Amino acid sequence: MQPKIIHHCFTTFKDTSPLVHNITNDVANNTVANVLLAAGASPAMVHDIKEAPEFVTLAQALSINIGTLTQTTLQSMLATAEVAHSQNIPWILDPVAVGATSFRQQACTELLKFKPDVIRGNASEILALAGMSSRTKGTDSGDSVEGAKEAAQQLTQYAKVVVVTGAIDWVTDGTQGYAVDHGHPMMTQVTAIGCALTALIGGFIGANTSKTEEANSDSLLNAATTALAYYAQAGEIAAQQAKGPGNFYVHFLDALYNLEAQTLIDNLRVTSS
Ligand SMILES: Nc1ncnc2c1ncn2[C@@H]1O[C@H](COP(=O)(O)OP(=O)(O)OP(=O)(O)O)[C@@H](O)[C@H]1O
Ligand SMILES: Cc1ncsc1CCO
Ligand SMILES: [Mg+2]
Repeated sequence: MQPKIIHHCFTTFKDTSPLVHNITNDVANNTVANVLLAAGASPAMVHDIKEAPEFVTLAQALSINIGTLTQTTLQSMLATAEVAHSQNIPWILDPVAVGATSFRQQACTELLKFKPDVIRGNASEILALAGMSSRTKGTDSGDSVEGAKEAAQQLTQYAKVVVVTGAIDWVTDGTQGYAVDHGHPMMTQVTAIGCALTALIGGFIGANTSKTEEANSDSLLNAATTALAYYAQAGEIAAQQAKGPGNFYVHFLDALYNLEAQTLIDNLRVTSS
């Protein structure tokens, strides 16, 4: 992917400051909101079925995360995803721990009917969502990104773009693929860093696609790749300064806030693969 495309997606995101509607999990709510704010977007956590399907029409993107799924929030997720799908509001699904229980698996099957634009999960989640065997450890991954590539490709029958995160992130639309070689293992030591990435990708696809027509896979791929590079570069910067997970989190928010387009481009490690 050409650096100028990444530069364009990044500046469009910053200029747009998209409103991202999140129906995320109880653990992640605060982190997701702080990450979106630090990056320059606007977060809203609106969960109840009485208002979420109405609220989503105000947002540039919807992020749904099943981390602490309940029967009640599932109904709200389905109703809200249906509106997003019918009104061309791009939406992203984070299938947290989908391999752990049949409730999560069935919930994802129902959510996939409303065609998420992007699915983002760790390697175990992507494998499980595709119906392949995985070594999921609750919400943590026990599998490699490389081993989940075929699963990601299969999932492009449900979503235009699929993102697998891990040591080297991989993003595909089923034909093209990009590896994003940034990040730091410390990112796995703070809960909900993956959930917040999902919401940030939501912001990037919301800012970089048109609301008047269905998002095309090139725009989604470019936007998702840019979000991945930005996020994981911020992780690298934060890890250089941090002594452990506690102040890593603080440095991470600061790095997201301060990282500039030119720094992102100068340090870019994104390859076609
Ligand atoms: N070993 C690693 N080295 C470098 N970066 C990593 C590593 N593992 C994960 N990351 C980065 O951490 C971020 C979150 O990805 P991860 O796969 O850990 O999400 P997750 O398992 O869904 O997290 P959570 O469920 O806790 O929110 C991504 O930006 C990814 O690039
Ligand atoms: C720890 C945890 N449990 C359910 S969701 C969540 C946040 C990371 O996905
Ligand atoms: Mg996760």
